[in-house]
Amino acid sequence: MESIGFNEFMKSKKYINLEFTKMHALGNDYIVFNELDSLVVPEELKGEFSNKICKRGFSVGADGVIFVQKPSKIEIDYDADVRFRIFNSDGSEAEMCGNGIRCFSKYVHERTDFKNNPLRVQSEGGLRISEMEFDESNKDFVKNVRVYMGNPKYAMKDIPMAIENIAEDLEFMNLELPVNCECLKKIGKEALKLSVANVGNPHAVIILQENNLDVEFIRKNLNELGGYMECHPAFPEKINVHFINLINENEIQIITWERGAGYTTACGTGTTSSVAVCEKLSKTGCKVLAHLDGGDLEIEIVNNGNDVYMKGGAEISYDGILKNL
Ligand SMILES: N[C@@H](CCC[C@H](N)C(=O)O)C(=O)O
Repeated sequence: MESIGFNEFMKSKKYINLEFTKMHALGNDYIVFNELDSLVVPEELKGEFSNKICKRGFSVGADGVIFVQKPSKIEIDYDADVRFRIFNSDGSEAEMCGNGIRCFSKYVHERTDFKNNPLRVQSEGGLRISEMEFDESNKDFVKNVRVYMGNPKYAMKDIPMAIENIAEDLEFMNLELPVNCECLKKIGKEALKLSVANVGNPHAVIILQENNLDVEFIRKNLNELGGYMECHPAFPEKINVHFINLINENEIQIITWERGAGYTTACGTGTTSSVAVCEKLSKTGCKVLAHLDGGDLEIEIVNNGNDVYMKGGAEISYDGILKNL
């Protein structure tokens, strides 16, 4: 595809009437484009395009855009059936997305010729493997997807996270990070205890009980606190932020602020990271049911914390044709 500017792209007849599928997983919603045969949106315009069509009220509206592509054999040293690309609503490309990959896997199984189950997926965060679970009465209908989410990393260099005079190999687990945020200052706090994990993309996990904070405070101040933490100077590539309310050994509640998308009703990679962190800190066991604003997700940690699985549903909301960018 020849390279064209975004305005030209918007006007070009070739690019109107774009077919898409609107999907969501626990209310975390995505616009899905099938690029298996050819690119629908030129690579260099995907960010701007995603930002534009994700604007709620002005276009389709979503937390992000997913492109279904063929694997790029030259960039990977493993076999994959399909390639998953995800752009946040602000136009930034993310390496991985847990809710998105369940939507993607359902879409690939129900709408394309790739029927492999398990499905091996190339993501920018590494290989992910989706196992489809079907509806009892309709064996073609994907009800739940259990995804192998890889091996979480905790060292600061893997997030990435950088603080002057702190070695990059340190695992930043339940340690104090200085913060300068008005809503925290008002209650006399100049630091937050947090942990970090990378499951393909980066996450900060803040346990409310470790910080003497509660759900009410987080809900009231989420825009300010989430926005502040996402862009905290310690995170050069920004960060997804999760506030955890510990319920018991097998249950947690999570309120999420996503990098590049703000408040979302659920975050699959965030839930995976949060449970991985809670288990590592012995706050929970290895099998946890996470309650998110949009519903529940099951996370299972095996192999001494080295492998993590996420299980949950995904839904097709509607098919559409984009008439006007
Ligand atoms: N909602 C997603 C994560 C999407 C990407 C994230 N905002 C990032 O920039 O890393 C999920 O369900 O994991």
